[in-house]
Amino acid sequence: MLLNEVVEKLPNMSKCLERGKVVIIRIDINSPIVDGKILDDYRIRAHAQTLRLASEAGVKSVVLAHQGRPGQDDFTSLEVHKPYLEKYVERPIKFVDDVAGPEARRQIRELRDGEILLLENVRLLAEEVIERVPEAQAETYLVKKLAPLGHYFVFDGFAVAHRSQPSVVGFPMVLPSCIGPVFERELRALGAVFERRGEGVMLLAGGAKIPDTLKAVEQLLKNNFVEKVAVGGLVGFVFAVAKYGLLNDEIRREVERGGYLPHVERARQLLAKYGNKIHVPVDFAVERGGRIDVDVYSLSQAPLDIGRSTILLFKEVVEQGDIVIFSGPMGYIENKVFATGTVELLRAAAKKRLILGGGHTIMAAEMAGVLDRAFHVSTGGRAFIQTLGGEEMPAVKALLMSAKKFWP
Ligand SMILES: Nc1ncnc2c1ncn2[C@@H]1O[C@H](COP(=O)(O)OP(=O)(O)OP(=O)(O)O)[C@@H](O)[C@H]1O
Ligand SMILES: O=C(O)[C@H](O)COP(=O)(O)O
Repeated sequence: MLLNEVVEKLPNMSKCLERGKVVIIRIDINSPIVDGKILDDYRIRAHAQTLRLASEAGVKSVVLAHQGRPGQDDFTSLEVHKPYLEKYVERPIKFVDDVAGPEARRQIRELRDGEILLLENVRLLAEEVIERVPEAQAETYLVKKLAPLGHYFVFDGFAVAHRSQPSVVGFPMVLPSCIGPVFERELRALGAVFERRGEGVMLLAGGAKIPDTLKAVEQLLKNNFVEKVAVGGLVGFVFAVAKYGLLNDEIRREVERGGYLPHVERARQLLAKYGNKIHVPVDFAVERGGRIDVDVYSLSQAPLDIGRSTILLFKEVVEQGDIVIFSGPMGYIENKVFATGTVELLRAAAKKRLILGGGHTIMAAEMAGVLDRAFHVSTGGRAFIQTLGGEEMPAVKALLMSAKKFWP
């Protein structure tokens, strides 16, 4: 089913906003956090509107979200996110240091119309990070404890839509469910791209999510959803190794260290099939006491950005399109010196209809001063690239099942 058709089949949030009812809302405010501080609040800003709409409609909102993964440095309490939500929703948010235990349930029961209660990081529950089919997730502690207190479920967390986790797919099995505005916007924007059947659609694919990106490139080209692809970042490195056979000792070591060998093979297959549509870097920037550009055949260390000639070539690709999808940076943007390729191409792409996604890509667009000019800024990272790759999101599947069951 095409994405646009999917959106039409899913109940819109207004259907779940009934004054006085308890609505469980899953959002994704997972943000880059260092030393307990949120570095970028883009996702929080995006979801603020959802919560404001719910509050204005007089529903009792119970908000489920996660931050980080257990064991990682950014696995923190959502108390850190509360002031940001309050700032953007422009109303007080209650927070409870509990997910589905007696205290959380007591506070849900005491909610008044229009109030918003943020529950603690849902990934504190070990079961939340286990992916299983929706029917099994409906039997989890989280869903068993919270669903009986709720009347509706709203799924708005596009960025986590690719996870078959209890807070994503469990509730739609037992509660009438709707899609939230963030999720709906994402599906419509990507659906509109697919509708173009490739005409004038260019993909700039970089970053570090190599297997996901290879899959997306393959799907998009196979289905004629894009006209041309230009690859940078670590993805571009893998394609360059595949195209030019760059396997001197240093590059071989880099490829082995990164575990890129199977990806190089896959890239080679893609080039054999769609070589005329895939643009591969012809030079790279490397660190040698500063930034210097080297021709691909002289490459003998890990590249950190695409080089000047490649930037010019990729700008020509951008010029030929009227929609540009930008997924993943062209280089190591954490160091400004190696952000040039990404920044220059983002600026060129912003003159077109620019669709971008991924935390680092958004950060780069902010750096380039073009975030406000983008046609669509996706809140998804992996979810964005997987949707481009044509994968069916578990959240979509569960919501379709729910719609059939509760609103046939
Ligand atoms: N040539 C390169 N060498 C080293 N790192 C690179 C290179 N090109 C890109 N990267 C790194 O890739 C990462 C971003 O890739 P990723 O695919 O995660 O992007 P994203 O989807 O925009 O971000 P996120 O995963 O945060 O949503 C950054 O840390 C960037 O420094
Ligand atoms: O940041 C993301 O991509 C989403 O919040 C999903 O996070 P996850 O990859 O840890 O499931």
